[in-house]
Amino acid sequence: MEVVVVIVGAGPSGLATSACLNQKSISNIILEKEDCYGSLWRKRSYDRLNLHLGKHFCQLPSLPHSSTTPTFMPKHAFIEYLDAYVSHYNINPLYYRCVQSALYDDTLRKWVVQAKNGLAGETETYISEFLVIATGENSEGYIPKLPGLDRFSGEVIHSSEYKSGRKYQGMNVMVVGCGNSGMEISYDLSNFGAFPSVVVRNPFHVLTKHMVYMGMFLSKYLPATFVDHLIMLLEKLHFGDLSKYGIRRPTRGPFFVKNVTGRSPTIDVGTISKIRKGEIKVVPNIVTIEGKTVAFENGIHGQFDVIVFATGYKSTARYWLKDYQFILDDDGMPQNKWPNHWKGSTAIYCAGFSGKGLPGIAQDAVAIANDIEKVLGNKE
Ligand SMILES: Cc1cc2nc3c(=O)[nH]c(=O)nc-3n(C[C@H](O)[C@H](O)[C@H](O)COP(=O)(O)OP(=O)(O)OC[C@H]3O[C@@H](n4cnc5c(N)ncnc54)[C@H](O)[C@@H]3O)c2cc1C
Ligand SMILES: NC(=O)C1=CN([C@@H]2O[C@H](COP(=O)(O)OP(=O)(O)OC[C@H]3O[C@@H](n4cnc5c(N)ncnc54)[C@H](OP(=O)(O)O)[C@@H]3O)[C@@H](O)[C@H]2O)C=CC1
Ligand SMILES: O=C(O)C(=O)Cc1c[nH]c2ccccc12
Repeated sequence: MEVVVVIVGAGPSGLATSACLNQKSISNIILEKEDCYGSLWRKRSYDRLNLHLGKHFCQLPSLPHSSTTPTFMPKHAFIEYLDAYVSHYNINPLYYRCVQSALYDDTLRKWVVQAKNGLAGETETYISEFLVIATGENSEGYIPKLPGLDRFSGEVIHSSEYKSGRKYQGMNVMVVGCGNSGMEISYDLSNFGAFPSVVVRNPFHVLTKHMVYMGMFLSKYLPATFVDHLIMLLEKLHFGDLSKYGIRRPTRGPFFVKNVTGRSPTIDVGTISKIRKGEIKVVPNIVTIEGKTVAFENGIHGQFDVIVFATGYKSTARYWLKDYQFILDDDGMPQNKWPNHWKGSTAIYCAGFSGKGLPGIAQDAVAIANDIEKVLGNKE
C-alpha cells in the first residue's frame, strides 16, 4: 500500500497529526498495534486517573473542550474527547498493525514500513514519502535492575499494569518511584487498606494542580524564573518543610526542572497528608532484596508482598526504526533539543517526544503537518 504519510501509533500524537494532515487533504494512514486508539488511556493507566493539567492545556489542534467539561478532567472525559476528535476529523487507524521495521530506501526515496497484521498473521508492507513516529515517550514500562530483584518472592508489577488497590487490601506494598504515578498509586493503595511504602531517592517538587495551572498560565506572560520563584514560594507555604518525612525540594524551580530534565513536578492528590499521618511510609533507596525482605540505605529492613515499579517509561521506537539515526538517539528519543526535536533529516518526524505532555503534542502535530505541506508544495 502506498500513501503520502505513514504515522506509527494512534495515541493523541498520531491522532492529532492525522487530523492536521486531513485538514490539508494530505493522504495518511495510522498503523496501531492495539485494537483501539488512545490505548495508554484505555488500557495502561490506573482507574482513578484524572488529568493534572487544566483542560485548556490538554486539547488537540482545532477542537477545544466543551464549556461543560470540568477544568481537571477524569480520564473517561479525555477518552470521550478522543472519540469526538476521531469522528470529527474522520480518522480511521488500521488496528492490529504492529510496526516491526522502517527503512529509508535511497533509490525509491521513500520509507518502507513493515507491520505484522495481528489478525491475518501476515507481514504487510507500506510505502510512503514521509514517516511520523508517534509511538510515545511512555511506550514501555522501565524496571531498574535492582540487586536481588530476581529473588523477590512476591508479586512484581509496573505502574502501567496497576488498576486499583482493591486486590492488595491488608498487604505490604513497596512502591518504587515518587513521580506522579508512584505517589498517586501509594495514595490509592492506602485508600484500599493496603500498607504502602514509597521509595524516594532524590529531591523533587510537590505542587497542587492549581499551582501548576497558575504557573502554566503565567508562563505565557512572565519570565520563567519569576514564575518558578512564585510557585516555589506557594509550594513552601502550602506544604511546609517535608524533610523530616524524607522529602526534599530541588534548589531549582519546578518549571526549570521540567524543561531541563523532563521530570514533572509531582501533583499532590492527598498523598502528603497520608505521609504526615503515617498511613504511607517514605523509605530511602533499596540496597538488596532477598525473598520478601528488602534492605534500605538507612540500614532498615522491610517485608513486602508486592513491589510496584513506578519508575517511569522508555521509548520503543528504536526497536523498529532501523534508520533511527536520522532523528533519534540511542534511547529512542529525539537527537535535537526542543523546539527543534520534531524534525529529522530524511522525511521523518516525531510527534509527542518533547517531554511537554499534551500541550507539546498539539504543537508537534501542527508543526509536522505544516512542514509536510511545505515540502509537498515545493515539489509542485
Ligand atoms: C499515566 C499517565 C498519565 C498521563 N497524564 C497526562 C496528563 O494528564 N496531561 C498530559 O499532558 N500528559 C499526560 N501524560 C503524558 C503523555 O504525554 C500523554 O499521556 C499522551 O498519551 C502521550 O501520547 P502519545 O500519542 O505520544 O503516546 P501514547 O498515548 O503512548 O500512544 C502511542 C501509541 O503507539 C502505539 N504503538 C507503540 N508501538 C507501536 C508499534 N511498533 N506499532 C504500532 N503501534 C505502536 C501504542 O499502542 C499506542 O497506542 C500521561 C502519561 C501517563 C503514562
Ligand atoms: N494524572 C496525570 O496527569 C499523570 C501524569 N503522569 C505523567 O506520566 C509521566 C510518567 O510518570 P511516572 O510514571 O510517575 O514516571 P516518572 O519518570 O515521572 O518518575 C519516575 C520515578 O521513579 C524514580 N526512579 C527511577 N528509577 C529508580 C530507581 N532505580 N530507584 C528508585 N527510584 C527510581 C524516579 O526517581 P528520580 O527522580 O530519583 O530519578 C522518579 O521518582 C510523567 O510525565 C507524569 O507527569 C503520570 C501519572 C499521572
Ligand atoms: O503530565 C506530565 O508530566 C506532562 O508532561 C504535562 C506537563 C506539561 N508541562 C508541565 C508542567 C508542569 C507539570 C506537568 C506538565
